[in-house]
Amino acid sequence: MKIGVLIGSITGNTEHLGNQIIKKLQDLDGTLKFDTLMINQEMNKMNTTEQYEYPNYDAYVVGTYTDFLSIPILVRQYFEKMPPTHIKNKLVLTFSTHGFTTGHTGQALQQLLISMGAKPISHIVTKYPDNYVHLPFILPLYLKKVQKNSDPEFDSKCIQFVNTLKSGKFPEITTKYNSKNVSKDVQRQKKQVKDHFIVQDSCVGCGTCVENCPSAIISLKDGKAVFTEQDKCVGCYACFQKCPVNAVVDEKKTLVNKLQYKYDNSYIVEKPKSNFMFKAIIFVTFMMLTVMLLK
Ligand SMILES: Cc1cc2nc3c(=O)[nH]c(=O)nc-3n(C[C@H](O)[C@H](O)[C@H](O)COP(=O)(O)O)c2cc1C
Repeated sequence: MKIGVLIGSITGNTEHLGNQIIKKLQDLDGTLKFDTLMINQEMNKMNTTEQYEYPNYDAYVVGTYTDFLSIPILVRQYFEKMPPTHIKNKLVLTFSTHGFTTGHTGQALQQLLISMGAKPISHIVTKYPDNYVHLPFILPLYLKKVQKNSDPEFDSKCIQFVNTLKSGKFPEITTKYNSKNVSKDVQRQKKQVKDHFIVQDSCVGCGTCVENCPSAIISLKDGKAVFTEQDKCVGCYACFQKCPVNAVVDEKKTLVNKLQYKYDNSYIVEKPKSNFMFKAIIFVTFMMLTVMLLK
């Protein structure tokens, strides 16, 4: 059987979890074949060719990172544009990663898939390093938590997926798509990304941000990156995270973190541009920790 794996991942955490799931499913049933598609890159391609070229998959594994307590706009857009026939009546195993707290990411992802007639069963959720908020003082404590926080039902959820797929008997799903929740999520997320990004003079015109922007709203002009339609920005931070010379900056958020998890429990951390707000928050965090330790 052929399984389509669709992953929304910017810094690699969700891709890492997706690979763990594929490995487990392959161990459980060696006959399963997997194709992995990265949603962000597919979106970028689609903006020029506008198509979903899919083989007829028997089932899907779908994963996303958490964006302001829900599924990111780019993942939502991807499924909203997808022809429903691709996924209708197909069994889906969903998963997500988050840094601090997941909010209702799993629920929102499953509701979206159900609205397309898909049959999501279980949802695997795991804490990873937060690529949005930079908390240097508590990073060592946080790391311990990340290690402990893998889904305790990881194995059983994978087994359930394989057994259900083999049996061909998919569960009846009744959860309704809550459009009120969706519009609240989108409003909150849009507010956070409006006109945030600028390209500094240090840009070397390598085109990495152009290649990685899921909305295809960055182009090269006179050897430098320029944002063409910032109102179409989905706030994924791929431009910021992937820029090799840190030329793309978020003007409004200074807590944004350039942090990569290397999967061997070590990190590459780049400190964001420091300013007064940032220092004030670090100071307050530090004071709170000191008070807690002294208690
Ligand atoms: C714009 C943005 C918003 C985020 N919002 C949340 C959030 O609400 N809750 C949370 O726990 N993590 C949040 N995160 C952190 C990511 O979900 C988390 O680090 C995730 O593992 C990143 O996955 P990736 O490496 O696959 O991109 C946010 C990250 C970004 C870029």
